[in-house]
Amino acid sequence: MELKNSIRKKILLDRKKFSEVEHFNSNDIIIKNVSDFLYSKVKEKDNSLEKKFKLVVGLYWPMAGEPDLLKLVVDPRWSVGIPKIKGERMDFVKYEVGSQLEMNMFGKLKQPSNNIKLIPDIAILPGMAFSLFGHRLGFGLGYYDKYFSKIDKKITKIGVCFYENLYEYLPHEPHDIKMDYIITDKSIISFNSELAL
Ligand SMILES: Nc1nc2c(c(=O)[nH]1)N(C=O)[C@@H](CNc1ccc(C(=O)N[C@@H](CCC(=O)O)C(=O)O)cc1)CN2
Ligand SMILES: Nc1ncnc2c1ncn2[C@@H]1O[C@H](COP(=O)(O)OP(=O)(O)OP(=O)(O)O)[C@@H](O)[C@H]1O
Repeated sequence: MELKNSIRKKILLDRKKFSEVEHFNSNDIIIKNVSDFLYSKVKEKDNSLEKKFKLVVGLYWPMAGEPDLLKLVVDPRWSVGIPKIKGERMDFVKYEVGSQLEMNMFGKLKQPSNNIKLIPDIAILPGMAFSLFGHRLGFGLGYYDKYFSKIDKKITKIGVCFYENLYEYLPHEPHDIKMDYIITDKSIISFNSELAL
């Protein structure tokens, strides 16, 4: 736990070294990589029996230093859910361009005001860092870990980060959920051969 905290501090300092321009370009590449991935999943779904249901994609409202994927909200091929936290609980709730937003209880991050819960088929997770073993280091409150541990449905989990936040190894604990894919501006890693493209 202490080791995780010292890595979090180092990452927050390192993040300041990258210029906005560098991140702007990398951000566009991450959007392209994620949307190509989602399109391939939509095609798979169109060929399956579940096609009458629209794919639900879990995105997130970006915080400083995280890739901004909000451009992906506007697409007729999927519906979008965004995390909403209330106390210790997190759910994904419906988000469309123009949906009303409110500040979360920490006063730093926006979340939709509505309470229309959606359970994603594919969840895109931000992280301070990810490892080549599929582990994610978050802000340390465990919201995503707790969410996935209480949901029965198989949700494909895609970690996204800038390439410089990809580590060979990160400390992890038994409760840490593992990613199925990690997408950066320079790499796409698949951890589950059954799900591979
Ligand atoms: N963009 C984004 N949305 C996300 C997450 C995330 O990591 N990134 N989360 C991933 O779990 C959940 C929310 N986690 C959050 C974690 C910290 C703070 C925050 O404002 N922290 C304060 C200190 C809070 C405290 O410990 O008292 C801060 O950073 O100053 C907000 C939301 C769901 N939504
Ligand atoms: N499934 C779970 N049930 C109960 N507690 C959990 C669960 N998963 C994580 N926690 C608790 O949440 C706390 C934070 O966990 P961790 O350090 O892994 O956070 P994180 O995944 O980096 O954060 P976040 O998901 O908020 O970005 C820990 O104290 C951990 O015990």
